[in-house]
Amino acid sequence: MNVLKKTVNISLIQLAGSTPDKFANLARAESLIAKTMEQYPKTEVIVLPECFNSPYSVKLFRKYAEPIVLNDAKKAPSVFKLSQLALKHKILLIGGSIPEIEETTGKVYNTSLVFNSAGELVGQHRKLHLFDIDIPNGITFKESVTLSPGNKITTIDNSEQSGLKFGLGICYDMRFPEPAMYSSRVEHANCLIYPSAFNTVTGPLHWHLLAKVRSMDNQVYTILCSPSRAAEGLTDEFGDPVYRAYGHSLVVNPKGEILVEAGEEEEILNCELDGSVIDSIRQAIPIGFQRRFDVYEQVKLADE
Ligand SMILES: NC(=O)CC(=O)C(=O)O
Repeated sequence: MNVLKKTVNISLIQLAGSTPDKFANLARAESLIAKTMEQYPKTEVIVLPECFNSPYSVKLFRKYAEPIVLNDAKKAPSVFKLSQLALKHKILLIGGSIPEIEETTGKVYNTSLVFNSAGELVGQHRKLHLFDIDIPNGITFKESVTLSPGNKITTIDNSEQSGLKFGLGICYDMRFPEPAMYSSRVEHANCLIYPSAFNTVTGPLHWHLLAKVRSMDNQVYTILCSPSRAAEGLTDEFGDPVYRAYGHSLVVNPKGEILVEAGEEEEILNCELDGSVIDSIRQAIPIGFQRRFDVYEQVKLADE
């Protein structure tokens, strides 16, 4: 079933990598959203990148974290700002992600918040799969040093307003086909959206492949929104190298074709998602009806 019965105009903002000043990062997002609406006034949906308000650093997530409380600019300035901006511009705002602190437990999450055109929080996703990798001579990153994982698959239904029903994941989540398939095939999402921040090692290896394969497997749109690439050689307050995001935000259609793609600098992308493309590819290559769960329903991919 495809609930996308019209076209949706969507913009992705490949924001400059976050500075140590949270309020400057929020102001930057605000001004780029205003610029997007000037340049592309038909925009109905805007997507921001992963950790757009904070440096992407395990040593810093807790310092930048805020609770998810509404209408409290002091306690939760990013939450407040995202809600205001969605309302002001009358858009569905997929607010990248921010470090979240759960006040009752003290746990920190990497969380994406979604606000509708009335400024209401209509969904949130805590990064389900933490980015813990160790590539010799490449990159070592262990989000689990500071972050706790979420524990649910998120599908958000905004089909009444924008036409979008989308599976929401954050960055490393895109490497796992199961939640994408659940959102697309069980919950009938027409789009998969991943605020992300791959890097200069894993980006060239897997970024485009993953976007295409998620689209192809599920015959839906896939949207990856990254920060722009930080300059080489920058260090943070601990003297650690600043994380260098890959950039290359993009939109892939349900056939697996890239519709728009950014470079490495700060950039705004805009395109239309067309529901009829989902119908036509599903008719032409009907894998949705050809699955052999009778043969492979028992298959469980064991963890190594
Ligand atoms: N930053 C991430 O969560 C994921 C990533 O960079 C990768 O999977 O590669």
